[in-house]
Amino acid sequence: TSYWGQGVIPLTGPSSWHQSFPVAKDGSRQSPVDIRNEETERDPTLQPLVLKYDPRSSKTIANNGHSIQVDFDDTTDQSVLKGGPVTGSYRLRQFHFHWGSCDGRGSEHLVDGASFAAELHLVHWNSEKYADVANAAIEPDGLAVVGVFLKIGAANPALQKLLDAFDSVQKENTKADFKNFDPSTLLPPCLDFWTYLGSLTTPPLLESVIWHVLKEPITVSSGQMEQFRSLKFTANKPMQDNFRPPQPLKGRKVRRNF
Ligand SMILES: NS(=O)(=O)c1ccc(S(=O)(=O)NCc2cccs2)s1
Ligand SMILES: [Zn+2]
Repeated sequence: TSYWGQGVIPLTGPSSWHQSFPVAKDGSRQSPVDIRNEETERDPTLQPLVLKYDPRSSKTIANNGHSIQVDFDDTTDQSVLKGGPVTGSYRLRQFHFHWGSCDGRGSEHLVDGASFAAELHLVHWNSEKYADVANAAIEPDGLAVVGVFLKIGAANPALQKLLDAFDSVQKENTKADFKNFDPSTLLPPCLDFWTYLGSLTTPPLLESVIWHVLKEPITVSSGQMEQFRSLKFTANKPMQDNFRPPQPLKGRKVRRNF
């Protein structure tokens, strides 16, 4: 299935997802959202975010037809998220990106209405309470996703290591080995975050994600963004604009730890 309107069926973009996934419209905690910083609440009880990643757990890089994704061995607690709003430990499963057809758009979350060129999502699941990601993904506290904004600026050497692997995954549904990659090289020095209860931003849009959106972006150059757009969606279309627009807060409070 091509989620992003690149398929032959005319109506497959985010605006038609509600036909197969009613939660897209009826849900109470859909993602992404526009983070209006003035309306967020500073919560001094939030613990610091602790991300402990082991490069030995990285496995493969894949073009899954709607994003580029690096998968991790999540059979043990090698790479985990702790702290922030969550109790317990969430195991890193994968990371992937969302980006635009031009540098002026591409992120899923917005900050005071502003988009970034891209957004990195590091997906973790609650390995203390659930057996695997599929079981966790249907629970309100099952997933913890860290969102990192990519802002146009200097070329990012850590990102370049990833981009250099893109040649082997240009086509949809291709996969290649991607060992010894340390995802902490993609994090900004400061882990200040906004947090709120939300959902997956792609079908099945499950309302099982505790979101942690980092305040500080990492940089990406325009040339590096072009390399993301050299990847292919289904039907050989350039992979781009694979972001969902912001969804209503429906009374939710976004907290910050800074
Ligand atoms: N853009 S995002 O970070 O909100 C994601 C969308 C989908 C994600 S997943 O690959 O982890 N699937 C989750 C599932 C596993 C099993 C059934 S659903 S993460
Ligand atoms: Zn995502």
